[in-house]
Order: sequence, then structure tokens, then C-alpha cells
Amino acid sequence: MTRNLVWAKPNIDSYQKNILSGHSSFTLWLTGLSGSGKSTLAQELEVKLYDMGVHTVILDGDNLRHGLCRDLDFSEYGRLENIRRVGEVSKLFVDSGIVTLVSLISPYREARDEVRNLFDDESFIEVFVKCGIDTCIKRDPKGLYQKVKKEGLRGFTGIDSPYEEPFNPEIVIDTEISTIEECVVTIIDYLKSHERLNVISKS
Ligand SMILES: Nc1ncnc2c1ncn2[C@@H]1O[C@H](COP(=O)(O)OS(=O)(=O)O)[C@@H](OP(=O)(O)O)[C@H]1O
Ligand SMILES: Nc1ncnc2c1ncn2[C@@H]1O[C@H](COP(=O)(O)OP(=O)(O)O)[C@@H](O)[C@H]1O
Repeated sequence: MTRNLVWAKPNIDSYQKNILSGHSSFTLWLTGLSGSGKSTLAQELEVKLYDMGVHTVILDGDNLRHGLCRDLDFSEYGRLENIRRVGEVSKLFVDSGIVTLVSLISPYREARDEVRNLFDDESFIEVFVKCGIDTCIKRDPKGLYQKVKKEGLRGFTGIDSPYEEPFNPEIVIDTEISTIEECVVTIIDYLKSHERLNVISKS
């Protein structure tokens, strides 16, 4: 597939783009069941990071499936291709100096690990947004679990389609026992303690 292609190397590298941004860039990959809290946390985190002067973009599964990924369904292939595409897009943003907040069920461990392999060790932070299926069903923010029950919606994650929990995520957020604010603080604390929010400037 990649035969006869030559990589076009840009004149400005990602470190120089980080200097322009004033901070390092990385992907925060929020994975979890529908209703676990991925979108809510990505949105709250973005506000917090904005206030700290950090440039961000949110890549939310629901939104991307209206455009970039609108040709994909929820079959295994559709989800794997979705994860692959969002991984590649997140890499483009990170290479451009932008912190990328991904909110994607991304139910397959191996597919998430393939995305991780696109990045250096520090630049991919997997966040397991942990929440039991019963709580997700109770929350049902979009009424989709009701649709599974009442309208026979098939292939729904956690019901009749698999979700593989990460073995070794950088961060685990349990949204059943922590408030939204507490979850945000946990993530920001992780980023600070791992020096991901340090100011970068030309020396
Ligand atoms: N069958 C099925 N299973 C799971 N989710 C479904 C399904 N059909 C539609 N939806 C809605 O699509 C959102 C998940 O899209 P993702 O792109 O994150 O899914 S995946 O990573 O490709 O598995 C998901 O958004 P979130 O609730 O924010 O997770 C749902 O709103
Ligand atoms: N600690 C928490 N973190 C995130 N969401 C929470 C938390 N506690 C309760 N919620 C609620 O759970 C729901 C999660 O919905 P959403 O963010 O759309 O989930 P997802 O994007 O994973 O499908 C929201 O209604 C949110 O207010």
C-alpha cells in the first residue's frame, strides 16, 4: 500500500510547534462505555485547560461519526476503522502542538494499543473512564439503552457488543464514586505531576 510513497518532511518540527504553543502536546484518550462520562469529562477538561492557556481539540466519537467517519457503522470493522482514523487524526493534531482530547468508546484493546504505538511514551495517555453497565443504563443520557430495550437496537457496547477494559491505562477514573469535578482534578494532577503542562519556551 505504501510503495512508491516518499514521506514529505516538514521544515518545522513538532518540538518547534510546541514552542509556539507554549506547552507540550499529547493525546488524552478517554475510553469507556456509552454513558460512562467520556464526553462530559472531555468538555470539562477543555474548559480547565483553556483557562490554563492550553490549546486543545476534542475528537468525540458521536461528532466525528457525522463527518469524517460517517461511512462507518458499529460492526467490528466499523469500530476498528473508526479507532484507527481517530488515532491518525489525533497524531496530526499532537504533531501540530495541540493537546487532543479523544472521547471514543474504542472497545478493542488491541486497536487502542495500535494507536498508542503511533506516539512516543509520554504523548499518549490512556484514561479508562470506568463505570458499571448498570449505572450507564440508569444514566442513559441519550436514551440509547432504552432503545436497546424497547426498540431492539442491536450490537450495543456492553450489551451485545464487547468492551475490553484496558490492562494498564495511565489513569483510571471511576465516575460512579467521583464527581465530575473530582475526575477533572485527578486528570489535571496527573498531567502536572508528569510535567505535561510545563511551559515550553525558546531557550
Ligand atoms: N451500537 C452502538 N454501540 C455503542 N454506541 C452507539 C451505538 N449506536 C450508536 N451509538 C452512539 O455512538 C457513540 C459511540 O461512537 P464511538 O465512535 O465512540 O464508538 S466506537 O469507538 O467506534 O465503538 C455513542 O456515544 P457515547 O454515548 O458518547 O459513547 C452512542 O451515542
Ligand atoms: N463523575 C462523572 N464524570 C462524568 N460524567 C458523570 C459523572 N457523574 C455523573 N455523570 C453523568 O453521566 C453522564 C455521562 O454522559 P456522557 O458524558 O455523554 O458519557 P459518554 O460520552 O461516555 O457516553 C452525564 O449525564 C454526566 O452528567
